[in-house]
Amino acid sequence: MNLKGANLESAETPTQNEESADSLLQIRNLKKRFSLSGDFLEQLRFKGGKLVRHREYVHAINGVNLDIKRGEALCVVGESGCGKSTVARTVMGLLTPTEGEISYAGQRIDNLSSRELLPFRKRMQMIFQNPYASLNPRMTIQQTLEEPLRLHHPDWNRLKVQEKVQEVMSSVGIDPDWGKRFGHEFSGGQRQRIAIARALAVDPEFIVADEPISALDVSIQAQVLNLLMDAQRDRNLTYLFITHDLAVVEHFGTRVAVMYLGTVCEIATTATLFNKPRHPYTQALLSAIPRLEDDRPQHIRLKGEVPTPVNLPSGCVFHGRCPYANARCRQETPTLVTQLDGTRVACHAVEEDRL
Ligand SMILES: Nc1ncnc2c1ncn2[C@@H]1O[C@H](COP(=O)(O)OP(=O)(O)OP(=O)(O)O)[C@@H](O)[C@H]1O
Repeated sequence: MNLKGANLESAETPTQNEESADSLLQIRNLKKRFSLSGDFLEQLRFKGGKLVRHREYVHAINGVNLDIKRGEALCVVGESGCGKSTVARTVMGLLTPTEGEISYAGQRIDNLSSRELLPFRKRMQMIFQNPYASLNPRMTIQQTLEEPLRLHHPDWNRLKVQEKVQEVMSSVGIDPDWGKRFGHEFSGGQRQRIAIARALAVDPEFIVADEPISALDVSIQAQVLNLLMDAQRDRNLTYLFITHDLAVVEHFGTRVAVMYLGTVCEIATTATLFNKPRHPYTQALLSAIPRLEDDRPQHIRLKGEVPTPVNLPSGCVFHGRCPYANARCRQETPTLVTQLDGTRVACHAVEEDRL
C-alpha cells in the first residue's frame, strides 16, 4: 500500500449539498457538547474575590457533515471517545444537538417533537451494542417483538401481529416457538438476533447500528454480521454502522467516515480508504492492522495522546500528533475537501500536496 501519492484535490470548493441528491440522511455542521459543571449553584466559584460562573463542557462532536446514501452501509470508525456513539444517538433523536441540522428523506428531523418524530421512528431503527441491557428482562420475546408493532400499527389485529412476530423471528434464525421465553434464557448472540428482530419488525428502511457485534464472542460475531448483511440485501436497508474494528469495516462498509476528536477527517469508499488512505490519522489507523502482504506500510506510531475534548486544540484537532503539521495547521481548522476520486479529506497537508 503506497501511502504517498499525487494530490487529487479538485479545484472546486465543495458545497455543503454536493452529495445530497441521493442522500437518505444528511447531517450538517452537527455539534454536541455535554456540560460538566452541574446546575447553576454548582457552577459558581470565587475568582479574584468575585463570585463568577464557571462552565465546562465536553465537546463530543464539533461540526460533523455526513451524507448517507440510500442502500449503502456507511461505517463510522475512530478510537474510543471520538464521538461515534454521540453521532448515532443524535441522529436517532436520543440526544438533542447543540447546533446543526439533521434531515431524513429531505425533511428536517432534529427539531421535531416526540409525536412528530413517531413516523420517522418506524422508518429509522437502532441496534445497540449490549444485547444484555437492550432487552427488557420482564418481557417475553413475543412481548418484546409485539411492542413496536402495536406502537406503529395500532390498527393490526392480534393474529396479524403474531404472524409478523413469527416471520421476523424466523428471518433472524430464532425458532418462532421460543416466543414465550425470556431474554435471560438466550445466549448473547441469540439476544442480539432478537434485538435485530425487534428493529426489523416494523420494516424500517434505515438502521443505526452502534457497535452491534463488539460485545459478542468472537466466534459469534461473523454470524451476526452476516445476518445484518443479509438483511440489508433482502430488505434494501441503509446502515449507519458504528465500529472501532477496521476488519469489520472492510467486510461490511460501502463507505467509511473516519472520526478524530469529534470531527470527520476523511470519508471514502471502503476500497479507496484501505488502498489509499489520505489523512495522516487514517494512515496511522490502517498501519496498525496486521497484514500478510510484504509491501505493508510500517506501523506509524503517533506521538502523544488524544487531547481532552474539554479543551479542544486550536486549528486542526489532530495537529499535536501529526508528523506533517505546520503553522497553518495550528491556527486554521481544515474542512473536508473533495478529491478527484470522490474521497473527502480535511487536511492542510493533503491540500498543499505536502504528503
Ligand atoms: N452524557 C455524557 N456526559 C458527558 N460526557 C459525555 C456523555 N456522553 C459522551 N460523553 C463524552 O463525549 C465524548 C464522545 O463520547 P462517545 O461515546 O460518543 O465516543 P465513542 O467514539 O462512541 O466512544 P466509544 O467507542 O468508547 O463508545 C467522550 O469524551 C465521552 O466521555
